[in-house]
Amino acid sequence: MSNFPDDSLALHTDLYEINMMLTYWEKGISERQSVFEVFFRKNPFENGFALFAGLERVVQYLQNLKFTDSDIEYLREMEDYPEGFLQYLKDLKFTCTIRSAVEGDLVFSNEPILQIVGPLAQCQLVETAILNIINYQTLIATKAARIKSATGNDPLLEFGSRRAQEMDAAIWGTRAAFIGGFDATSNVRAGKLFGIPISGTHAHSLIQTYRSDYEGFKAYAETHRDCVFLVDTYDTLRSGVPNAIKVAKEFGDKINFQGVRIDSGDMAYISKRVRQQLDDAGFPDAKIYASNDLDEKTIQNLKMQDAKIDVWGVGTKLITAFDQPALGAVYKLVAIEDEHGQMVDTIKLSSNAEKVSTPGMKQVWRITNDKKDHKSEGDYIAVWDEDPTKQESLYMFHPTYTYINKTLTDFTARPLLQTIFDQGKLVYQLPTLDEIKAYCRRSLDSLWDEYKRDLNPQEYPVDLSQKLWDRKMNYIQKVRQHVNDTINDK
Ligand SMILES: Nc1ncnc2c1ncn2[C@@H]1O[C@H](COP(=O)(O)OP(=O)(O)OP(=O)(O)O)[C@@H](O)[C@H]1O
Ligand SMILES: O=P(O)(O)OC[C@H]1O[C@H](OP(=O)(O)OP(=O)(O)O)[C@H](O)[C@@H]1O
Ligand SMILES: O=C(O)c1cccnc1
Repeated sequence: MSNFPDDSLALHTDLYEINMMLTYWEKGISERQSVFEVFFRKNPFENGFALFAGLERVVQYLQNLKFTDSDIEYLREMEDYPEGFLQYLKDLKFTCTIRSAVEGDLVFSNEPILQIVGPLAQCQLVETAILNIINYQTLIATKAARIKSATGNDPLLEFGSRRAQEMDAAIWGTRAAFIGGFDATSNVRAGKLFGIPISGTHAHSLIQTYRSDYEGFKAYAETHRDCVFLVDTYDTLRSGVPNAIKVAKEFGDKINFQGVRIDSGDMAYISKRVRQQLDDAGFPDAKIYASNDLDEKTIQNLKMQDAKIDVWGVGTKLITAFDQPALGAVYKLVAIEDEHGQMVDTIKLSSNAEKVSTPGMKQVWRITNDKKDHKSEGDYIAVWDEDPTKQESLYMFHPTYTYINKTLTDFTARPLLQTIFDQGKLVYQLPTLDEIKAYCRRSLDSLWDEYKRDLNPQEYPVDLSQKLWDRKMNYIQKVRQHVNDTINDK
């Protein structure tokens, strides 16, 4: 470690952000109003939706955003920045407006999920940290929801800390997993910090220490009331389970024999045999816990094989988002104040139609059909000042295949982006984690099953309002024309 104290997160950013801040500062445009939006281009895991998480940490980060003396000292040593600029950084106060989806909400590809409005230099500074937080936590919450959809009402335990990409990932990943549907965690610090229920059995090392299933279980039973014995250290069916039963019988009411955990082998076959042994011994209520590189696919498969597993422990595949390690959310400038003080839209063109950004400041409206069980009909991205709640009917059409369209009359439109900070002031009351989890369950209930199935889900409509669509098309034309004119001029 260097001699600098780790006393702020202001430098938790990419150098190019500060380099751009210098350019804006030198050119006198650092305070120009700008609008950036966060979105991702593809739902993760081929899922039909993503679950938004990370806002609480974004709030923590922004509330404490300040360059400390050591930050300035470090920059002075490393970079050739003018003293005036360093002083500007030192005096910087966060004054942006943040609007965001709330944690536990469903979000979809190609719609703004967080928006930041404020002085250009500040918006630029916070890009990296905001993406860092939202990308990871949203990914893990979504993975957790997929795993939860496989386990149904069975208890689901988070076991991932030892395999997570470092400590922050273990802690915040656990929180995201809890939002997405996990019931408890093995990480005691996550329990302490967030109030997540904690849960734990024991490891193979306990049995190895005593070099005997029986002695290991007995020692554990002598020192704990609640007992789940790990039975696969030597031989699950011939030693582990028989010795667990023996100890459970010897200790009787002195312990609460909750069950056994299996962690290897063919878990369908073994769990059925273990169930039989426990039932035959008079322990029909003892539960069978399973762990070992589980994910939604193995769990579904084990259920198809009628495995007798009651409680699922999931680590590596959850906490590392094993099958898709990055969400790929991006942060794009969509509007900026010009030299006359007018806000103008900006766009990023691409030869790939899907990568062309949608210009201008927007709101996302979640449309529910009041006639059809109040389920979500789709998301309607509109120009910021449009208000679909004032419309009698709503025309929704696919932004690329415009012939796919529908008109709704009995609908409710709810704005997805809520104001979190208003010009630097926190105006959003952070909900408790239990409230977020409950909200997440309600959000999932509002989605048709066709969008929720984990294999080949239907594409949820994310449409543009006519006004926004026209604006985007006109703007693309204008930019193309401008590029052509510039080339022809040469
Ligand atoms: N019946 C089953 N159907 C589908 N997958 C299973 C079944 N039983 C176990 N698995 C999964 O198969 C994977 C590998 O298990 P495998 O038996 O090859 O290794 P293991 O039991 O971990 O071996 P080890 O004894 O080295 O720990 C794990 O992800 C496990 O969850
Ligand atoms: O498989 P995961 O989904 O990642 O779940 C966590 C794993 O961590 C433990 O194994 P580990 O080998 O680390 O410890 P042990 O010695 O107790 O088996 C546990 O037994 C699980 O297998
Ligand atoms: O409590 C457990 O059984 C546990 C905890 C962490 C990792 N694997 C298992």
